Amino acid sequence: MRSRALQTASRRAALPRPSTSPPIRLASNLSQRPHSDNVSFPGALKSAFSNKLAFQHPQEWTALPTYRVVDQHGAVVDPTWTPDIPEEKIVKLYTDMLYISILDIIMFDAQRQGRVSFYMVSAGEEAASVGTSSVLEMEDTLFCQYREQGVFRERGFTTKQFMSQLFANKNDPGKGRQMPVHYGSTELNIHTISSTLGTQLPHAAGHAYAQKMRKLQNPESKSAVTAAFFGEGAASTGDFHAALNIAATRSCPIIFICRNNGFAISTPTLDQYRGDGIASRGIGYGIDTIRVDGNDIWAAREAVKRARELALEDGGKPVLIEAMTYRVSHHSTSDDSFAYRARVEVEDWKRRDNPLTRLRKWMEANGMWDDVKEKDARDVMRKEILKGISESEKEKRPPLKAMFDDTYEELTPDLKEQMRKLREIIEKYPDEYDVSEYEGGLESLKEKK
Ligand SMILES: Cc1ncc(C[n+]2csc(CCOP(=O)(O)OP(=O)(O)O)c2C)c(N)n1
Ligand SMILES: [K+]
Repeated sequence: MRSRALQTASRRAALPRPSTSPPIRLASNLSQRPHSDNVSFPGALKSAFSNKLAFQHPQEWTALPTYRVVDQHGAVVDPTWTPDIPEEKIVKLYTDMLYISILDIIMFDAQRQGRVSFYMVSAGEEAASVGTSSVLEMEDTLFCQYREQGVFRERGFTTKQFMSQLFANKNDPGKGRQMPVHYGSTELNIHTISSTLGTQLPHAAGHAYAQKMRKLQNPESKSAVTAAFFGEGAASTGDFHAALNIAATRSCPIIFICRNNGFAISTPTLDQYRGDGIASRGIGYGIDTIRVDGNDIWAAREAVKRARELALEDGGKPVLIEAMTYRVSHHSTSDDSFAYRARVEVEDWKRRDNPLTRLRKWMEANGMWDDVKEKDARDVMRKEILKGISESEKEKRPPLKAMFDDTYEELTPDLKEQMRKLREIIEKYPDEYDVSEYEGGLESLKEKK
């Protein structure tokens, strides 16, 4: 073994030797040097010195452009673009968008009828979810917020799966422990939705970091990215900033997809942030960024396709997409948005620009769709959804015991005690609790010896 002194000496020898002392320059000589010399402060290596006292005023900067392929009338505005998929796949995208818009209308009414406790529609934002999802691979892991039913549908979530979660029956993989619309799917590689805004973003960044490390360990494995969806309101959480920064500094293969729909419940964007939207945040963190027209499914697809390539370049890097759209719906079934915005504004958006109408107009112009096809598709989906509701409502609820499961491998003494108390209460007030609704009735709460 070499001595420590020897090691230090050889390391020193490997360092570049300082050149001979530079000639002393006169002050006059220095002032003639161009002031564009880069600074050498470690925190800003690309900055040039300037002798001008000039603050940057972001409001004077030109806003980032919004990329689109097809305008609100369904006319192609990018002459270099041609569709990259055959007709049947285009029809599938359109019918996925149509499906969630019908699902939303029916489920909103079902909540009003007292059949489900809560619902959130995604009206006006169908292209931002279906379009982005359609160019991601099944190996890519997705983290959603709660308005991306289009992502679930596009990846193959079935009517039965939607309904089992919404009605919290025994087929719900979450075993009825979440609010309605908080879907998740192991087969579809989509993490379960969390109500707490922004928490999916650091999870997603961490997941992308793990993907990167796994790829380093096993270079032959298939490359995959993480995609994280969120609203511009969620972008005000600390978690958003933590996620962008860690993804940027660790160079993680992740696509951040923001649906900027103008409102976070009752908070309009003007009160949500200053500066140029969420896209400018991406740039601030040194992340490749684009703003797209979220009502244009083709723009959403092109942007995510390219983003996926970028995210996998050089071993991984983050990308941010801000999809501009408008929340046509109320925030949820617990909200009346006409308390904070004019009805006429919403009606105007519906008439002026809608992602479904946009794609439909384009398809009609290309001979792929007509009124008859529209009516038939609507009828079939409506029937399928109504059938799904009535079947799911009849199913039993998950076992009562499920509420204690899956946190600890074995129930802790305090959980056992809670379970015993629950059983006691139900036995004491049998008229108040109909346990026959639950798989296994009261039996599931009895401790196995
Ligand atoms: C940490 C946290 N703060 C506040 C809320 C309450 N909340 C639920 S949804 C929402 C608005 C979120 O808006 P945005 O992220 O833009 O998504 P959108 O609803 O417009 O799709 C708020 C404030 C929450 N769920 N979690
Ligand atoms: K929003």
